[in-house]
Amino acid sequence: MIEIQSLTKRFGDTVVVDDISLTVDEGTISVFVGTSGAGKSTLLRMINRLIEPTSGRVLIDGQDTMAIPEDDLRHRIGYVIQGYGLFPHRTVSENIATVPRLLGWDKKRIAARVEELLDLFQLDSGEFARKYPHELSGGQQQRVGVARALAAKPALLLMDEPFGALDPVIRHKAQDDLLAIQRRLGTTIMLVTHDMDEAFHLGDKIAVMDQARLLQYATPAELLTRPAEEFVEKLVGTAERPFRLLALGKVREAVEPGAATGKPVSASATLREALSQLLWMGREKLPVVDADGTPLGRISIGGILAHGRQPA
Ligand SMILES: Nc1ncnc2c1ncn2[C@@H]1O[C@H](COP(=O)(O)OP(=O)(O)OP(=O)(O)O)[C@@H](O)[C@H]1O
Repeated sequence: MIEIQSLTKRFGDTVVVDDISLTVDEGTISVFVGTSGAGKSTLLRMINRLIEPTSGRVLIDGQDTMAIPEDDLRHRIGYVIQGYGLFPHRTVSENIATVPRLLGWDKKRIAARVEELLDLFQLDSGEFARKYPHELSGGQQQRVGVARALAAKPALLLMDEPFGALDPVIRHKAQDDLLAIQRRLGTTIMLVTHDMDEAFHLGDKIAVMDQARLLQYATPAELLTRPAEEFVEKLVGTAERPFRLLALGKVREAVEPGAATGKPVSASATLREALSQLLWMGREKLPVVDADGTPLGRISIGGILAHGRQPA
């Protein structure tokens, strides 16, 4: 668990991060959004002490980060930035092995970990292990950057605009891959983005910042249905609200008894995906199946729309 307590940063007379407190639960993703210059990157960099706080504390699993030597702290916290910061004269393997090597792991353990990560990130070892960063596509570099940050099994992964340089299609795939890997490894992640779709897609919780202050820190659904301030409502996108709510809900939550004909919808699909399928196919209802193809009932346009309304 990460506890941020009254964290403040001033540069001269300017307050860049103003008395921010929040807790990130273990194994969850917290996403930081807000206007440019709101202080998101500064907040993130105070966690691994790339920037020293003016006041306040950060506790990692109960331990004050000021009590941890800086090197140890950076080994315990993975850091991924836009542009990935890969070492250009080191191969993919050597890049991924950076922190385990600094930690003095033996060669066999490092090699096994590099293999494991290449596999996890779907980078064929024979093809990629000995390549240099400039020989990789942007998406591949991004994966190596995240693999490197995860190499020593960090207690926390900080990500500052990690997908900012990727085109929309690869970006979506990279987000899905990160989610799958995060769920599998149980990594705790704090991620900064400008992209609200990304925030809603990835965040267990979303922190909204404006002018150095934290306006709201809540689940995506709470942010939509109970925005703390007008700024939050605007940032979330008033016109997008019902669709974002539907994207958070799953088909299994809206299954109705009865049969329907047509191409079945998976119970694990989002309500937004199901609505899209119904509209596109010109159907009022479609059958729902679980992962094994077992019929569970049906889903209807009316049933889905009820989930996109403002709660009473
Ligand atoms: N070393 C510094 N000295 C003075 N001011 C700084 C310094 N670093 C950052 N700032 C200022 O602090 C404010 C917050 O910057 P920060 O990069 O944390 O914001 P951000 O929310 O991450 O912005 P963006 O979304 O544009 O990346 C900005 O106004 C920036 O100019």
